[in-house]
Amino acid sequence: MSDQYILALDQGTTSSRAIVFDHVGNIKGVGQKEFRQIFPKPGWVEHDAAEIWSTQIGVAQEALSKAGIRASDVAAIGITNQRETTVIWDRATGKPIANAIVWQDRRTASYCDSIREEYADTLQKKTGLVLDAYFSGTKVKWLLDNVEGARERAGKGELAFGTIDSWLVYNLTGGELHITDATNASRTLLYDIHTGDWDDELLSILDVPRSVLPEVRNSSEVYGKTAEGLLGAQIPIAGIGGDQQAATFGQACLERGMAKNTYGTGCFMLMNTEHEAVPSTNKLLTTVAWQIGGQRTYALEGSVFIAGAVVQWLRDGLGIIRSSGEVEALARSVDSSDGVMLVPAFVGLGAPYWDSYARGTIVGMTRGTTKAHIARAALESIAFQSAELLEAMQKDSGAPLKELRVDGGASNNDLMMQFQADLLGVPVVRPKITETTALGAAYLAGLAVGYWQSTDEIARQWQEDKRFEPQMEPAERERLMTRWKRAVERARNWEDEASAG
Ligand SMILES: Nc1ncnc2c1ncn2[C@@H]1O[C@H](COP(=O)(O)OP(=O)(O)O)[C@@H](O)[C@H]1O
Ligand SMILES: O=P(O)(O)OC[C@H](O)CO
Repeated sequence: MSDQYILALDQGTTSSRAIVFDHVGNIKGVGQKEFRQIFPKPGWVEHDAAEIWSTQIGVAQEALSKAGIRASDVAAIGITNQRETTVIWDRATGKPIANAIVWQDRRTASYCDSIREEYADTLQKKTGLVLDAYFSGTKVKWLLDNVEGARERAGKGELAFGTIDSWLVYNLTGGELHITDATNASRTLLYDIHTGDWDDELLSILDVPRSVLPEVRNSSEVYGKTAEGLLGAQIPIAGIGGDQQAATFGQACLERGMAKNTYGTGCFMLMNTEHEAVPSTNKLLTTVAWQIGGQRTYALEGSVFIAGAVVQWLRDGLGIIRSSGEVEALARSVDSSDGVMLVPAFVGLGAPYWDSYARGTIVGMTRGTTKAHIARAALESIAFQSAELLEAMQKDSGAPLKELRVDGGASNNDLMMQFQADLLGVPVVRPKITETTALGAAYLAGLAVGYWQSTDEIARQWQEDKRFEPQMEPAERERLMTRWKRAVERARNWEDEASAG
């Protein structure tokens, strides 16, 4: 097997990527292409599903050619994807009936408000999720209600719904398979994470017909093969996982209490709770981490919507840096943020607030405030938001964290990682391979075809690159967290409902 490779398809929010991995988890070739972000109205975010497919298959070919290998050298394909983003397509033609509605899209926020009192508890008990426009269910309903003739056609069985994993598998197999895996299903508000199946009560609350749903499968199994003529050989498709769950697997957080935080556009912290779906009393999500051999492993998740994106805002919105990498030097040019706090609630706040109506704010400025203080406050805001996730997580799980494994583009910022360790009072550890999302998908696929034998083998491949030890006094940590929470209060509930929903 050692002369063979695994191909991971990593379909993210802003780009489609493909990575070829070898047996020891080294990267042999990468293809990446950005695609269009469509903003038809304030608060709406769409993708062209056809473009997602064309860029994804294009980068898969590019990764193979960069690695200098042929499709017949690939033992299996693993798929990982931006989660919750919703596509509905025509089963006869394979064409989407509308643009995909992206996870960040807020168009169903007021609908969520309208059913919150009656149904939020039931939805949370069964799905582990908070009722929010973030998840797929209300997006499916919106498409069925707003695309002409869609509900009627769905009733006749003519339409298929899928998250991006389903859409890719459908296209990779030439329209043969309409499936998803348990991690992606667990982000829809339609799937009972305890029984492991779509649920009639949930379907009826959100008015979604069963006829549009994909079959839910394990995260690691051979589902089928790529269609003839697509890549040059028919490759088994053998792993599917939502990107944050795949990163948890790729970080080898395989035991109860192990956690990772991914610092990309947003921040997503997941803690493995093994086979217990731990309910949150602190507004976190309970979600499926992976399902292997019919057995579900669960995680507690905290989702922050704006993390690395605040650095993009410093670059594109304020113009005070030219590239994301410059932020560290600018922030280091001052000793502290000098009391300035920036709350990047640009699209509301996710966990633990779930406030669609919060908006960004900067407080504590004086005549002495410079762009360096703002840059430092922006970086610190990423760490403060993550610290709040960890606070909630430790309350829910009842277990103190031993270390936090980190990855994602913004985790390369040493200044921020040290501040993160200081605020958490827990060591922050960065692995050698930070492409953990794609690696996790590769592991899921490789396990299914015997390329890797066991999760123990995977855990042994994880290697530490850098460790940040907490250095801050607990009293100072306490003081800073209290000030942060005061700043958050000033950002909350700012936009009025009519213009936000
Ligand atoms: N040195 C850095 N310090 C802070 N943020 C950074 C740095 N380098 C990149 N970023 C941020 O990381 C994000 C990109 O990370 P990535 O993991 O590729 O995100 P995604 O998968 O969500 O597109 C961008 O938002 C960028 O602003
Ligand atoms: O595409 P990413 O990496 O920003 O991840 C998006 C998440 O899956 C949304 O839940």
